Amino acid sequence: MEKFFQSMYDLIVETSTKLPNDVRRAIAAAKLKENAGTRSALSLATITENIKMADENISPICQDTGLPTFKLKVPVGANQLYMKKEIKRAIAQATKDGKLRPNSVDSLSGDNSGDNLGDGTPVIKFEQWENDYIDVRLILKGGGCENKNIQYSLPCELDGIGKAGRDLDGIRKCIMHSVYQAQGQGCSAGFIGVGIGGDRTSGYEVAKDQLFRTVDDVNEREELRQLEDYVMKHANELGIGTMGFGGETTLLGCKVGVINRIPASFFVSVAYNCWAYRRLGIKIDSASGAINEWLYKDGETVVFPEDEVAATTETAAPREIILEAPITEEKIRDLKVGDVVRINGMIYTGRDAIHKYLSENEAPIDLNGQVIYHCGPVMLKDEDGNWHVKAAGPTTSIREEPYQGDIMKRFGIRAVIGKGGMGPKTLQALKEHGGVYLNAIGGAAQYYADCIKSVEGVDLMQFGIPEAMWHLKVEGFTAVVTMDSHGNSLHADVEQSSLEKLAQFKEPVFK
Ligand SMILES: O=C(O)C[C@H](O)C(=O)O
Ligand code: SF4
Repeated sequence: MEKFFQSMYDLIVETSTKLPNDVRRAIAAAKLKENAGTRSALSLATITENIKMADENISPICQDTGLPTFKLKVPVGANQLYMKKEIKRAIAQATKDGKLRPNSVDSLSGDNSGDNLGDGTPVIKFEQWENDYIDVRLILKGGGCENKNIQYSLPCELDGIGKAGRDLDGIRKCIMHSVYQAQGQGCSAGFIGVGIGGDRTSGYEVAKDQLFRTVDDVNEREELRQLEDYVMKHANELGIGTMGFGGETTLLGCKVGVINRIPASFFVSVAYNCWAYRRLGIKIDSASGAINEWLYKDGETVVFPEDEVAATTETAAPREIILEAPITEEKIRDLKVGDVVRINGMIYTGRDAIHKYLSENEAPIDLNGQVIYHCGPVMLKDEDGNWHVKAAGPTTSIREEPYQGDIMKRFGIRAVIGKGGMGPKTLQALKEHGGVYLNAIGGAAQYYADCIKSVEGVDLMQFGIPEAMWHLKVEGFTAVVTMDSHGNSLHADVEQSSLEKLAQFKEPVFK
């Protein structure tokens, strides 16, 4: 097993940096469906450009490299303790090399372990089998899409789609609702794995296991095959679109599994995965530990065509406005939902820990007229002590909803960049104070890292790399105005229209 460590390291790096072929094919097909020049088409173009950049740079597709989850099938007698130790060592090495973001955080103190190791991280699950080789699968599922997982206990009453009973049609309603409730926050277009039955734990297990099926896999059970087909056809009619911008493609895959339940319980568990659907597998020689075969890499690799990305588009109808901090209130009030902005100059990262901190303390720098970026980057320090950005896409903004408005007003912040949109409290503050919300393309961590020309400083490092306040100098950093100072919110509009569309699926389909 002398090659086992290297095999694990290669699996981790490959999973973080190279999207599987079946996922690439699904994204390429979605791209063909969007009308040129729309916000969804531009987002998909940025996404495919980002996938190419991750390939070339061998760097994380998305900065949130998730909770690494390994599933191993091993011959009887294989040394699981050794494998566990080597997997952990490979995780720590990949983190050190900037292929994974340090993502393991003490739940009470907030301390980041720095190497992705800690209680419960990574997740490693073993199963024995009769074969003589080892099968290892790895999924790196990020936090934003994990937060959009949902579990239904039937019967229940659902917004828009009504009563869901304990039958196939009730399950159908739950699945349609799960796509609606995710909106763009899990970086749609997404993939869902659904688990029917079990208890609250095993139901989610089944749901997550479905994410290891290939996108084109056909369900062996006829009624579940029909259900999967139905969801694929109709979920896209909700019109949520890429990043929740509205559009033709909301869902790229739906796989459903079922296990028995006990009479009183009837759970439908849905695991939502963003477009950055990072899962790969390998078959390993159980004597040497060497890789014999890669999984999820069959079929032709999709080469995405060169095309316009948000930063360079000329066909797009929206206005393009250059922003450079400090930004005046007048300039902000001129911005409207739908405008595309390009930011040059300084932006400052701030996510969960920073927002809580700023709500209780003074800011470490003058934020008047400045831009806050909801982002937890992957950073590496060189031998001279200089920091470099390895991946830096936006994080889900709605988590900052309790703080954002007050912080903007108190410190004079004029713009926040994030993804997935924010709620009524922030919208009201944007109006009162003269602020704007800018939606960047979620998961496009290479694309945005490339816009960052230098790291000018960092504050509040005690919160760990992803949570610190990084001072970044950017050029041509592109985002879309989705909430403006006139009370308009694209997110509220898409949520409302998709809720109305959801109501169209109220009538029974599976009797
Ligand atoms: O943690 C992050 O950087 C992003 C997260 O996965 C999210 O989608 O909000
Ligand atoms: S930022 Fe988006 S693409 Fe990245 S892990 Fe979170 S949900 Fe997925």
